[in-house]
Amino acid sequence: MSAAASLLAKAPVFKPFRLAMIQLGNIGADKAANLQHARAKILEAGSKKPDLIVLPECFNSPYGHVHFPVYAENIGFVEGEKYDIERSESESVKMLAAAAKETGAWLIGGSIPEREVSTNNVYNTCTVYSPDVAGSLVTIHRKVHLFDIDIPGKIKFTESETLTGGTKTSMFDTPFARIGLGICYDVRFPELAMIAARAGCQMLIYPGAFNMTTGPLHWELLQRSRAVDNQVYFSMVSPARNPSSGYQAWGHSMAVDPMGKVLAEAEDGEEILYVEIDPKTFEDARAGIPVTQQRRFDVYPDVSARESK
Ligand SMILES: NC(=O)CC(=O)C(=O)O
Repeated sequence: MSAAASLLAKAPVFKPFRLAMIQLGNIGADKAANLQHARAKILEAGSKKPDLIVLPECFNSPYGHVHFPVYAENIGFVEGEKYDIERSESESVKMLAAAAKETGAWLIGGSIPEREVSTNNVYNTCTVYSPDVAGSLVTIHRKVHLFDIDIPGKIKFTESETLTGGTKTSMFDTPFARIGLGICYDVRFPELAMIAARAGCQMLIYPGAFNMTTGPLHWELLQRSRAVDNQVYFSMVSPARNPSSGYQAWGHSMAVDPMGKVLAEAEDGEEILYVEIDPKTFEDARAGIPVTQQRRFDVYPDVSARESK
């Protein structure tokens, strides 16, 4: 059996679960205040007993290339090695791990600027925590596609001035689903979602922070597209809009089902959304429109066939 086939065979049975999406507000220059506020909102979300809680992109720092190196923390996560929260140098990781344990929920910790000590590279990194074993850090995703755009008169943004792109697709298993990860601009690259879906992910979750130019046009369109073309649940969680910030996030955190139906959508302020994720919709979509069995890899290549790094 190939590595890809054995990964697929080990995908957890998809069970119903409750998702909480925190569209976090008041993200400012004071990192300690950002962490304190995020912790309070995680505990608030936890009171409704979700199975999985999600924070937005760049939740502990203002969003901008000048800020990333200043706020970057050493996470020190190595895939496959046991992670010791006690010895972690990252105050954000410590807070998130403790909050996951306190709520009893899995936690996708949005993203934070991360500095890899061995290379001095800075990444935009998502960290994921299990609620047991002292809220352990189970995986990370480093934003693969850096947000470098220039729409004259509207928005110019160059993450690559200070960030390095990640080099891996990322997913993790819970007792209720296999979840694929991306961050914001990653959603514009269908290959990443395709690889995760074909590896057995039933839901893809991308913390994100679209802006006032691309948000109205593309935020919903891209999520519904990734959901429909892969027949998976899809969600992106944004910071709330903050008029005093240099970067205006679009907000509108959202969850979409495998038929492309929007299950929940925030406005632009701070809000927590709860959604029940139902495997039946996933199974019905795949049975009724069986594209997962109709692919023509004799006509075009399967991007997921490459062994994952
Ligand atoms: N902020 C991002 O990474 C992406 C974004 O705003 C867009 O693609 O538009």
